[in-house]
Amino acid sequence: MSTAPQIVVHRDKELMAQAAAARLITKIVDAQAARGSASVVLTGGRNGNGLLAALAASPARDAVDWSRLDLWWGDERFLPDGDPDRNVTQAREALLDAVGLDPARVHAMPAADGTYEDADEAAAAYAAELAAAARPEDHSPVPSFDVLLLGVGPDTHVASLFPELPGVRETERTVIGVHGAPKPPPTRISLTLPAIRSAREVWLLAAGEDKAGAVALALGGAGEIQAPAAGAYGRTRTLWLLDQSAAAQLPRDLYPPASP
Ligand SMILES: O=C1O[C@H](COP(=O)(O)O)[C@@H](O)[C@H](O)[C@H]1O
Repeated sequence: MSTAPQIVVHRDKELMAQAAAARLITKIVDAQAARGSASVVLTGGRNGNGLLAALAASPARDAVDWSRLDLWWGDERFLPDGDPDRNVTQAREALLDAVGLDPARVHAMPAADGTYEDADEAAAAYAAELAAAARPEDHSPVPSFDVLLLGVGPDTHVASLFPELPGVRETERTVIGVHGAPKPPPTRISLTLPAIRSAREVWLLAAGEDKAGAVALALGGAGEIQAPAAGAYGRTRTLWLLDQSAAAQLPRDLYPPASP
């Protein structure tokens, strides 16, 4: 069942990143207190990396026990390990290299290094890794992630699920190879909408004028095939974190005033 989106609008993208980082720290600390560990799915893109950089700069990051955090990815560009365009490379630079993570808990998506024949085989391997981490109480072939982060693309794509492409129609598999993505690079790996919906909380991030049309479409009642972001929701919460530019085309009564 979908959870109704909650919308929070911040003054600008810097404040949005800082506020999202503060929220994420609190969420991880609370999950670790309640369950011993926490799990977060990272996103690539400008807003996802902005959040990680804000987290790295926050003194409150020391409240997190980084060794008891599982990190997964919502999508990845199928490129060689260390390629600067890989989401994991960018996440390492923004935050991960600066905190004491347990390497066994950093579940990067496979690279194009010859281990797997192609993105489809690599996606199947990641699906198996997720399934091995899921517990019976998750009632799903993927773990119940505490928070799953998604950047919203200017065309409403989330992870590497693009409007009208086959990936957004996937209902069985949890991870897929993506071919012919309209945004380079064309070959990618992505969680599917059913896998995304296994998360307890899904947080969608969008900042900047170029996201305003996508935000208005996805929150304005479009279907998920036309606007994949509309199909991304969590089991207990779906949170849209925006800046004023990205919220510019939303009806004004949909959200409370931005902080000054
Ligand atoms: O290619 C991708 O794009 C989206 C959105 O990125 P943005 O720079 O427009 O915010 C991102 O969320 C995804 O992880 C990434 O692979």
